[in-house]
Amino acid sequence: MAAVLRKLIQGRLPALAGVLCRRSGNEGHLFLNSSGSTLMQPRCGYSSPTESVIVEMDKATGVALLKLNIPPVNSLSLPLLTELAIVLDKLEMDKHCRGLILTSAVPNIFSAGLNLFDMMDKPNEHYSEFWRAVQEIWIKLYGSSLANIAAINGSSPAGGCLLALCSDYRIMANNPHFTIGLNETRLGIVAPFWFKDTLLNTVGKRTTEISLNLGALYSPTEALSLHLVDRLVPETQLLSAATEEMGRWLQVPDHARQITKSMIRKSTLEGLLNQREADIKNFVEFISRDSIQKSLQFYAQSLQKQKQHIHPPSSSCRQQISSVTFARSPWYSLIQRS
Ligand SMILES: CCCCC/C=C\C/C=C\C/C=C/C(=O)SCCNC(=O)CCNC(=O)[C@H](O)C(C)(C)COP(=O)(O)OP(=O)(O)OC[C@H]1O[C@@H](n2cnc3c(N)ncnc32)[C@H](O)[C@@H]1OP(=O)(O)O
Repeated sequence: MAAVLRKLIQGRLPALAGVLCRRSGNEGHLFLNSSGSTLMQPRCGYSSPTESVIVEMDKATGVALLKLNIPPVNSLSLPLLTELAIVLDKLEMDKHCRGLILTSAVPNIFSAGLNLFDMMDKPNEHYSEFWRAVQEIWIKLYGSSLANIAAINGSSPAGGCLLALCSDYRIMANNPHFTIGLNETRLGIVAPFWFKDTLLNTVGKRTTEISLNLGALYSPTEALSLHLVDRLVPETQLLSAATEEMGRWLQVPDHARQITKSMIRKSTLEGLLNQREADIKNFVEFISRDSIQKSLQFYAQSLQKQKQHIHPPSSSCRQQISSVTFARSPWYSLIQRS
């Protein structure tokens, strides 16, 4: 079974694997730049603001801390997804790496989900390439043989929530301004079946039904009560809590944990692996519809308008507006009763 998981992971993006550069003079740190070309050029002792995926490897424990670093909101664009795929391949192939903690280097935001602009006003070839990259990340993360903990240090809508759902364990910073959930229907789009399956496997059918249909975004406390996340801690303790939790996962022999994980996730992974091309075709057909494009444009504009109503828009104020607009959900009480 572990071999099945490994096979799922390896052999994808083979041309890109192995091009990571290790920062000399700062052992155990991998830095990637959002422009593909710089990937090939090892650089020494740098830390430029454009690095979009930062990996800090603790060689003593074999735990990699991976930080998404694309301000302002860590939206999952095609370049970011491509880089992330390379990093994940590299970590999977590193025999010293046993665990992965996924977090964000951007204050208050884990990830805003898929980059809206990769799904708007583009040729079908772009949609197709973009969707393949989204699939790739899900396959790598959900099928990872590493112990994987999400340290959710900010809002995490839609694709951001999906990233967190791929982990084995989710710890969220207990800040009432943060929200998490699959809110796709609020944008006028539909969470694909494998987003749905990932949520379903985590929170069960009834919560999935209500959450997806209504596009609900939850506060950390709500998310905990629905088992969308496993634990809440004060923001300042998030990384130490994730590291401590990782210790618990790494006490289990890798092969036993990997085979168990594979048993539980294999059929869900195969659901997509067996029909990737059809899923891409569906996505392209759906996203390129005029009505869907209009919905996305309207939504993207509404994000802008929220800001225009507030002068000046301090970041804490903007955070509150987003939370109030998307998170305070009357349907939460429905779930509580169910
Ligand atoms: C039947 C067959 C079905 C087949 C399947 C078909 C379709 C499914 C397709 C896709 C699934 C989609 C998954 C997704 O992930 S869609 C993305 C959903 N994301 C969101 O809804 C989040 C939107 N953003 C926010 O709510 C807020 O930005 C925030 C994350 C809470 C942060 O709030 P804050 O106040 O701190 O920041 P701003 O809102 O001011 O944003 C700053 C800046 O970033 C831009 N931005 C925000 N989110 C995105 C994004 N997802 N993509 C691109 N850009 C984003 C925002 O517009 C601002 O830009 P500006 O230029 O004004 O600075």
